[in-house]
Amino acid sequence: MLVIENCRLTWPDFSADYTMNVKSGALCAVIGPSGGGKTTLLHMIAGFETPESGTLTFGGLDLLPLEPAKRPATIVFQDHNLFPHLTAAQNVALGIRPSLRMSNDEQALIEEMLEAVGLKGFGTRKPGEMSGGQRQRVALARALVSGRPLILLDEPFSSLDPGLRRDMVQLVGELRRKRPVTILMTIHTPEDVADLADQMVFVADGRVIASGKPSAILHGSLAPRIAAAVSDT
Ligand SMILES: Nc1ncnc2c1ncn2[C@@H]1O[C@H](COP(=O)(O)OP(=O)(O)OP(=O)(O)O)[C@@H](O)[C@H]1O
Repeated sequence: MLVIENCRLTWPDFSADYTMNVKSGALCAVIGPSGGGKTTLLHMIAGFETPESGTLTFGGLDLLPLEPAKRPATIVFQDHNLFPHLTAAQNVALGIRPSLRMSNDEQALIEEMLEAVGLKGFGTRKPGEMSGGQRQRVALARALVSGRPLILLDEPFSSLDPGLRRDMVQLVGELRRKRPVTILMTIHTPEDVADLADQMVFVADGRVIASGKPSAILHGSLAPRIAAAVSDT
């Protein structure tokens, strides 16, 4: 279980105070208005922002004293952060072996992961030779290969066209059935994840306003606010 209790962050123009839980193995969609604090929440879990108070644990492990590299979490950014001079396979390999000196087993794992995201045979391509959707798949494969049990996806598919975006969301759903991972994913199109996510949280003004089953969140009393937030983004 990921447990976040009263984690406070304060800047001159924005303050946040997050409290929420996510069950281990769940896919949790994070929605809310632009500037409401979704990315900040993921950055705090990953360790790029440090709350001034509160508690943050995953599987009982206190994450707050740990630097990002030591946390059981990996984050995929919207711009997916691939190295342009490395091949797809090498970019994935960075998820396990930053030196890129890999054992045969590790190389086989990378091939397996590229295949799992639908990129069999693309391992030798560089990011510049791939489409936006393919680059997103490489970033996803790198996150999965890391073996870290908590995966944070920060609007990973928002630059993709609607069809491809839904395909990628489905892919996330399939991949998590193969690996026991907990996923938090910020998304501007909640309808894409309504059938797939186990949990949805609505974040606005730096607070988790509501958390529950996607159908309850999307069709409950917050529906007008969510519709306004989504049309605003
Ligand atoms: N390091 C920081 N210093 C000062 N303010 C910050 C910092 N990080 C985030 N903020 C502020 O926190 C607020 C929330 O930003 P955040 O990126 O979390 O929103 P968001 O919900 O992800 O928005 P969007 O959907 O547009 O990406 C913004 O007003 C932003 O300026």
